[in-house]
Amino acid sequence: MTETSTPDDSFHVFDTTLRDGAQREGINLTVADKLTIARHLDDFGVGFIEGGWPGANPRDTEFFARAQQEITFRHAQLVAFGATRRAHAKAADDPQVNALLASGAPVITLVAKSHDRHVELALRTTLDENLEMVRDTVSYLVAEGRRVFVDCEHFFDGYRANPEYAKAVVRAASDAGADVVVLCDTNGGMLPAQVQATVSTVAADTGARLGIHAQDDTGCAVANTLAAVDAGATHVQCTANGYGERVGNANLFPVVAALELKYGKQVLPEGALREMTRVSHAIAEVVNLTPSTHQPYVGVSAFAHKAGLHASAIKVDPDLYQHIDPDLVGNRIRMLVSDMAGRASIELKGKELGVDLGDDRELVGRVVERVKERELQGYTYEAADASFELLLREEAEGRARRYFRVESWRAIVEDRPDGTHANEATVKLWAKGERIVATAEGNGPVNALDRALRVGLERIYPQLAKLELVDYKVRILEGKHGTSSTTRVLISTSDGVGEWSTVGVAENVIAASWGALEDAYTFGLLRAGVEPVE
Ligand SMILES: CC(=O)SCCNC(=O)CCNC(=O)[C@H](O)C(C)(C)COP(=O)(O)OP(=O)(O)OC[C@H]1O[C@@H](n2cnc3c(N)ncnc32)[C@H](O)[C@@H]1OP(=O)(O)O
Ligand SMILES: CC(=O)C(=O)O
Repeated sequence: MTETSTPDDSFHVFDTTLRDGAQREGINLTVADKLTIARHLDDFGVGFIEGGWPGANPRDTEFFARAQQEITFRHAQLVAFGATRRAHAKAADDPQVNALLASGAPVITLVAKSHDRHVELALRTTLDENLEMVRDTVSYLVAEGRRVFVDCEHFFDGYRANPEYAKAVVRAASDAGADVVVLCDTNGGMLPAQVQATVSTVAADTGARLGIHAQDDTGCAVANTLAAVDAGATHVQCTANGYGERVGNANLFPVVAALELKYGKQVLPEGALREMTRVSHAIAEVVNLTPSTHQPYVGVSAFAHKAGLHASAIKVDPDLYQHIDPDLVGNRIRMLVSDMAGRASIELKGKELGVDLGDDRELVGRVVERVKERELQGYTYEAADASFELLLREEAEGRARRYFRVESWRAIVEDRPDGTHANEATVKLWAKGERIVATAEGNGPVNALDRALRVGLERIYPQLAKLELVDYKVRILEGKHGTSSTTRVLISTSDGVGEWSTVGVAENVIAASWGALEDAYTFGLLRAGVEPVE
């Protein structure tokens, strides 16, 4: 990533993936995972990385020790998260507050109650004592040389119930030396207009520097974050891919993209935005969640076009159906081919695949018709690019790519009385003028067929040794107009460098799998640059 300038302190991009993001059900990060994510976030250029709650568990305590030893942060400052001191104690004597200092983090975020009901019911103390807890903890940490941000938990609900008290908490934090007071929509129930009005009033009435932390329970966390910025907030708390407690937090990626591309505000180092898609997917890998295909800006479908009408306009100018150039966020345009495709979709897809269709309208029309016919039978080409490319080349080149010809195949499933099974397949093929008969066993009939195909062909095409089936999906499609149901199989294959998907459709699952396998191997040989011989 190029590094020419880093945004100044006047606007903060604050990431809490390692603290609030880790509160999402299903995420369980090791210290090593946290360190990896911290490196990605620092490279991406966020200003603050909230690493967890030191003292709350050994993992977070170890993370702070190791992060400071092992990572040379180029852009971000490390932030430790914790609560204000216990009621009727001294911050200086509170072990949890001192654990924040011991973490060595230069910045500390303190969560403070700002809703009167929470003070009385959850903290079981008085409103005045809560204000004292805020003042005492902030001033103690500031006197110890730390920069302090205060997260006012349940601020918006608290402001509705008792605006004067909610504002008193903001003033207490700010007057005690907090640099930013962050208004939190902890229950995530707010809507953008409410957030904007509240942030405006609180900014005017308190004069404090304000931030926003929005949970996504109404699906408005990103909109609420931007509404707060519109109202004067200069600190946004977000998480990568929107991970977080319950349904999640404001998603870092659409927030920074909006700030840079729609507001014209530089909040990341120069060039960082172009790394956004990669960073989003890399973090998804570390937390072991499949990246959401439909995530704004960074999802694989964010710039995927399916409708024929869209494609025909995109052919003239991609801007006609895209709100930004996908390159700006490191994503790319993709044309999808399906029964909603028209000529333009096929022409653009041909270009994307490097297949020259010239200006042959008849050829393009034939491809459109074949796609529509095959999709009616149950094929799906938007999920099987490799099968589509084989179909396209067959039409464009006037003959099917053939590396082998199938005489017959057979799969046997044997169930034995002792409960054991055996699966065996035999394939009879022709390749380079030679008749091949190969038999193999497998852990299922499709696996046996796959092995038999390899056993038969690998001697002739050693390139097949590198291929591996990495995904296999079956779907039963309902019969139409009185016909019986059909089966669709999608197979993903890898050669260690790239991956491709193929589709097969038939009345039974083994025949559908065979169709997808034939395309998978044929495409693998095409990719390897092998000349067709049959
Ligand atoms: C809105 C948010 O997401 S804030 C982040 C929340 N994150 C987490 O809770 C994850 C880490 N938490 C933990 O590991 C534990 O809850 C700990 C270590 C912090 C505390 O554990 P315990 O001491 O066993 O307390 P427990 O979790 O049962 O309850 C929290 C205590 O903190 C108190 N508390 C809650 N908020 C605050 C606050 N802002 N200031 C001071 N005390 C607070 C509660 O009143 C309760 O006190 P009690 O023990 O006297 O009843
Ligand atoms: C601080 C925080 O995570 C919240 O209020 O939601």
